[in-house]
Amino acid sequence: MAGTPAVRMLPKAVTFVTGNAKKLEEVRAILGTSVPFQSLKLDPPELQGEPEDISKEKARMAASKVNGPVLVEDTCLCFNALKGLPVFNGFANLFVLCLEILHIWMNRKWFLEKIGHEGLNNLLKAYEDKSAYAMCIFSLALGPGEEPITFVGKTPGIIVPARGPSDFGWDPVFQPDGFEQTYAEMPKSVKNQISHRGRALALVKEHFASANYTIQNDGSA
Ligand SMILES: O=c1nc[nH]c2c1ncn2[C@H]1C[C@H](O)[C@@H](COP(=O)(O)OP(=O)(O)OP(=O)(O)O)O1
Ligand SMILES: [Mg+2]
Repeated sequence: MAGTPAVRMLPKAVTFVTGNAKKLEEVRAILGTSVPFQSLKLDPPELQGEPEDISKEKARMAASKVNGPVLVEDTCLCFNALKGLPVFNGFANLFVLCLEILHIWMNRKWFLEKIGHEGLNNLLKAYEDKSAYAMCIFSLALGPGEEPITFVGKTPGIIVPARGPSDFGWDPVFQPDGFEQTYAEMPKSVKNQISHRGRALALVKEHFASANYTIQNDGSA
């Protein structure tokens, strides 16, 4: 069995790239000093596709922009009722296709801006199943042209009428299982412990703890 993994030299510290200040705040609070990183505010284009592919593509683009190691993430809120749709007639496939497209659009940020918290609740009006899950996919690319590594965190919950401050996305309408409060109502420290982002970052931390990365210079250049 191999002992310690070979040292992997990184030209500079990892850059966490996002256009979302709230994400950065949480990532800072969760990672603390466990993973040294710097941040860069870049608004990546709202890509379409499967969440994992979006996350990886964001990482590839960010790595070539930064010309160094990057960490990015893509977050989505997924409604179980809309996925578990019964196929019942000739239009079903078209209907399912429309729902797929809806899903893809739902997770782009302008969708939430347009539809609002009430709209998210209305989407589920016809369904008894209000269950959902929040998912975060971090991608780490060690440099341009390197295949990104992904880390997935999921938190199950239900969609409820908005409660709590509305300063971060859909936090007011998502109530995680086992809690009486929505993400927006609970203290940040509680959200970060159980959130999709917290769970994904726990895996990122594990990766950094076991990978033998050494930073060549401090990345201040
Ligand atoms: O913990 C969260 N709690 C509530 N809402 C959240 C959370 N995390 C992301 N969100 C929102 C922001 C955006 O409306 C959509 C994801 O889009 P997403 O592309 O991942 O985020 P973004 O465009 O704001 O930032 P980025 O520059 O990293 O792509 O969900
Ligand atoms: Mg985005």
